[in-house]
Amino acid sequence: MQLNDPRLFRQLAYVDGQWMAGRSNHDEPVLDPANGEILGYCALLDAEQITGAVTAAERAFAGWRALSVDERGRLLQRWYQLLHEHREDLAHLMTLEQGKPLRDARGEVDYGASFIQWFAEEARRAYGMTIPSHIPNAMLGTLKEPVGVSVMLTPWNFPLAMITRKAGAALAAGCPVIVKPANETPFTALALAELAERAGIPPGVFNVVTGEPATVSEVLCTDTRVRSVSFTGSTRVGKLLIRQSAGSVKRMSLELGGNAPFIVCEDVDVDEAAREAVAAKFQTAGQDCLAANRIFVHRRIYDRFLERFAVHMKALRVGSGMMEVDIGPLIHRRAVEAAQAIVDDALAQGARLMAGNQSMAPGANFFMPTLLADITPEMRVFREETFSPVAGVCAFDDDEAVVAAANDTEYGLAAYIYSNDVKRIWKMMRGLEYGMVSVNTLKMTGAPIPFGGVKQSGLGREGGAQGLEEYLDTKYFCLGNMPGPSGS
Ligand SMILES: NC(=O)c1ccc[n+]([C@@H]2O[C@H](COP(=O)([O-])OP(=O)(O)OC[C@H]3O[C@@H](n4cnc5c(N)ncnc54)[C@H](O)[C@@H]3O)[C@@H](O)[C@H]2O)c1
Ligand SMILES: N[C@@H](CC=O)C(=O)O
Repeated sequence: MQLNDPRLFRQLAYVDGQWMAGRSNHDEPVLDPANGEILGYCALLDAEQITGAVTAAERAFAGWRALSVDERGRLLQRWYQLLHEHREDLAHLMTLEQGKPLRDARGEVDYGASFIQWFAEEARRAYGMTIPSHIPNAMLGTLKEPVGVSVMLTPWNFPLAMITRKAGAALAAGCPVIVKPANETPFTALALAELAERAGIPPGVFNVVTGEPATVSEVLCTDTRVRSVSFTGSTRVGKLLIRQSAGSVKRMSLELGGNAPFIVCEDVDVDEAAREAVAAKFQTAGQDCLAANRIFVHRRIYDRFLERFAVHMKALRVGSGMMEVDIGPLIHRRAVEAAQAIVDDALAQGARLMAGNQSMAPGANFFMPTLLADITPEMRVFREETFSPVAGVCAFDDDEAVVAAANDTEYGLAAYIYSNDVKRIWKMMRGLEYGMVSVNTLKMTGAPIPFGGVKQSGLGREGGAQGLEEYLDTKYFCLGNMPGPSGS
């Protein structure tokens, strides 16, 4: 692996400021999804080693929370700067292990770094308040205190930003952190640990454990010293983590699956809307919780939209993320098989294949962008998050029906509306049961916004002022028998 700074490529876990090997001889190979080559190995820590990470974090907690917000902020700002200084290497590592085009990986480094900077500043505003007292001669108020040891289980589709969006907030709030990256993409996380160490973040405050996912989550979710668990990934695993954490009643923050509707009204520029829909569908090769999953188009513009969508889709270049492409490989062969099964199911139930030719795929882990028209609620492409470059489109006739169809899912993460009629937009936006609604734009995320879903898309919010609150407890105080009048 060719990096400007080879020390960023780490194959050991990082616990209590030390690089740690697994005790078994079964480290897991990490593959380049573009060609199946082994990039390196992910250490599989055992249960005792993972418990050791909790002990280290618990020990580090007192010192970390005792720092002033300025002191913590300075260390986080230094970490942020180091991410920028090593942008090329981080992007390179990410493309190798995740597959996304290098251009997108660079974008993710910038996006991920922005959370660290934003929370370093936002922690200054972790205000408590005074409460007008109902008790004579008492002073009432609240303080914000860090919740304690915080665990982060992160996915393979955004190997950097899903860590920094959680860890930036937790660290700024005064919590020590244990990250468990996806085994498909551990190297970006371990490079972040190397940079955290260089930034001067003390031992035990930022730990990265790697291991067999079920073992790691069992140990971390049942340890009573862990006070908060944050996960981004599938709803299936999210539910498992809720069950594992129930015995010790932890804070939970869950960013789970989505099934985003993309609604296109008849008053828009059809070509422009089709271009945006293609971008919304195929971002991160469709392996994105924000990816447009069901595209609803007003019947009056339906045929023209399909034609323009197909044109823009066919212009997408598919290949290794190291080349000038728009779509890289899927994360592994299973994902390709899952995408094909969804297409087969839709075709068997009457969907029309408008474009997509899998025989053109440049490798075993690639799935060619595919456009299915006339999808219906009975089809898997409608009901499930495809997490692949498979676009499903259907026509709608009236606004109430399309909002009802969009809400006909257990998910509620993000929705898109394209229209120029403000009253119509407002009505639809209020009717959509989603945590985030984006109107006439694809780009909606960023450090200042509360990212998250409703229904089975998750609990809590990441980013923004709400993202910091996930790592803060409110302590109420009542100072009784004070010498003066009640506080107000
Ligand atoms: N919201 C997101 O950003 C996001 C990210 C990745 C995957 N997903 C979801 O996952 C589905 C496909 O991905 P997949 O097949 O890898 O899903 P998956 O549920 O098998 O795995 C998702 C992640 O969870 C972790 N995981 C698996 N079992 C675990 C356990 N017992 N304890 C703790 N962590 C565990 C894995 O390390 C993996 O990175 C998609 O349909 C999508 O819904 C969502
Ligand atoms: N694309 C999302 C991550 C989910 O997959 C984001 O922007 O945060």
